[in-house]
Amino acid sequence: MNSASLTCEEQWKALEDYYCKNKDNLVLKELFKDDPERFNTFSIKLTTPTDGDILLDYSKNRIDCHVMEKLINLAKARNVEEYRDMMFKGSKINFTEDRAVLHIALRNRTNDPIMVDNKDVMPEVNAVLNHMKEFTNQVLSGQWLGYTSKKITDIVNIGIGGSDLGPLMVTEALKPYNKGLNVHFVSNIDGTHLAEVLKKVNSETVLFIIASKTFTTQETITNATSAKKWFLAQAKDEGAVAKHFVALSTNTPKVKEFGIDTNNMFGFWDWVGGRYSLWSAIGLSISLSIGFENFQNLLEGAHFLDNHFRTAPLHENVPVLLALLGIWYSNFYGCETHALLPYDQYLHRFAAYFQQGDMESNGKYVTRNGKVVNYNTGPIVWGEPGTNGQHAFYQLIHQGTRTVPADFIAPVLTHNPINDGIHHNILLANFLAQTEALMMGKTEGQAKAELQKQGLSEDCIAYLLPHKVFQGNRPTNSILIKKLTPFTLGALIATYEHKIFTQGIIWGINSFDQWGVELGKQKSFLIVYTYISLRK
Ligand SMILES: O=P(O)(O)OC[C@H]1O[C@@](O)(CO)[C@@H](O)[C@@H]1O
Repeated sequence: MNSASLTCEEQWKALEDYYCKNKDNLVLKELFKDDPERFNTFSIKLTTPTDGDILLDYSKNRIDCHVMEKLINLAKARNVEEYRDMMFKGSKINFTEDRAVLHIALRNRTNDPIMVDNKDVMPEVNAVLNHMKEFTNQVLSGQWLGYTSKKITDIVNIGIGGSDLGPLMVTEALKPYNKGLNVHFVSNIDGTHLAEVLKKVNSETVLFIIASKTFTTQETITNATSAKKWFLAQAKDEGAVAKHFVALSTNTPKVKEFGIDTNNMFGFWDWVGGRYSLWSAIGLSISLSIGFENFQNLLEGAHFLDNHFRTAPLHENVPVLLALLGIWYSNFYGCETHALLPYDQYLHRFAAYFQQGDMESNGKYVTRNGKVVNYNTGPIVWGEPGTNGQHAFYQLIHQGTRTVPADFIAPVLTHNPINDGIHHNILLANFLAQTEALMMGKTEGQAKAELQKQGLSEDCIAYLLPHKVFQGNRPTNSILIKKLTPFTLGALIATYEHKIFTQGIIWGINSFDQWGVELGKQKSFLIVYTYISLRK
C-alpha cells in the first residue's frame, strides 16, 4: 500500500515504528559523512523581490528522507492543506468562538476579496490602513499638535499580551528605521511600569495609545485610567484628551465610555486574534515609530510568506517543515521545549513575542472533537539573543540531560558594521560554530588529546575526561536572512505564525482561542473586588 494513503493513526504509527527502530541510528555526523549532499537535500532558499534570500538549513536535524516522507504524509493525512485553504478563505476555523482567523487579510496586498459572513473584509481593512497612514503622517510631520500647540515627541503604547508584545518586538527589531519619536510601552499592572514611563514624558508632547482588542483588560484599562488622570492633572482640560489619546480596539462602546473620541479610534475585527494583531491597528505604534511606508513593507514581507505557505508543496514549505520537525521532537523524541536563538540584538524580544504566539495558541489539551489528547501539544518556547545565551544556558543545551531543539536565526549583513565589521564577523562565527558544535560534540579521544596537550597527569586526565566529552547530535535549524528589514522581519514572523498553525492542525486543537487565560483573570477580579469591599 502506498504509505501516503494511510490514515492519520496509521501515519502516526509508521512514524512511531520508524522512531523506535532508528532513533539511535540518526547520528548527524554519520549522516553528513554518508551524504555529502545532505545540506542541499535538507535546505530551502526563498528569494524575495528586493530583500535578498531567506535560507532555511534544516540539515542538522535528526532526520533522513524516510522521516521527512512520513512527516509529510502525516501532515497530508491531518488535512493541513485543506485547513490552510479554509483559513485563507475566511472559514470559521476558530470553532469555539465561531470566528474566522484572518490575520492574513491584514497584509493581503493583492486585495483579492476575502469573505466573512458573505462580506468582503478588504474595504474595511484598507480603510483602517489609510487612517493609520494619515494619522502617522500627521504626527511625524508635526501637523498633529498637543494642547499647547507643540508637536508630539513621545508615544506610549498601553496594552498587554498581543496588544503589547508584537508592537514592542517589532519597534525594537526595526530601530534602525525609527523616524524620531521616542516609543514607550506600558503593560504590567504593577504601577512601576507606568510610573517609570511617566517620568520620561511631557504631558504637552506625549501621545497615549490605548491598545486593547476587548477594551476590558484589567491591566490596560487601569493603566489607561491612571495615565489619563496624570495627564488631566497637568492639562486641566478634558478637551485636551482628544489630542493626546487614541484607541486601538474592536469595542467602540467601551472606547467611548473611557472618553476617547471615536474619530481617534482605529478599529479591527474579532477575526484578528490578539497574538496575531500587530498587522492591524494594534500596529499603530510600529507605524509611528518607523513610518507608514516601512509598516507597509512589514506587511509585504508577511504577504510574501503567506503566498509561499499557501502555494508551496508541503515538502518545500518552510513553515510546514519547521512545524513537522517540531512535531518529530515533541511527539517522538519527547522534547518539552523549543529554543528561539536570534543572533541579532535587535531581535531581543523575538522569543518573548513567540512565547505568547506559540504557547497561547498551542498550549491546549482538548481536540476539536472535544476529546482529551493522549500526546504532547505545544512546546515551552524560550530563548535569548546570541551570543548572550551562550553565557547563560548553552551549558544545558550542550551537556544537559534534555534535548533542546533550537532555531538559530541570523542576518548576513548588520546595520552596525562598527570597527570594520569585526563584531558581526565574530557574531556570525559563533552562530555557525555553535550549531556545528551541537551537532558534532566532542569525542572522548578528542577530549583526551586536548587534556594531554595541557600536560596534565594521567590521573588528572582520567578524572576530568568524562566531564569534557560532548555527546553532540543536538538538533538545530539555521535560518539566515540577508538583513533585518521590515520585509524580512514580516516574512520571519509570518513563517512562525504558519508553523504554529500547522502544528495546531496536526494536533487537532484550536490554536485561536485562549480560554486558559480567563480563569486567572476571573479569580483576580474576585480577589480585587473582595479586597475593595473589605476596605470599605
Ligand atoms: O487586547 P486585549 O483585549 O486587551 O487582550 C490582551 C491580551 O489578553 C489575553 O491574555 C486574552 O485575554 C491575550 O490573548 C490578549 O492578547
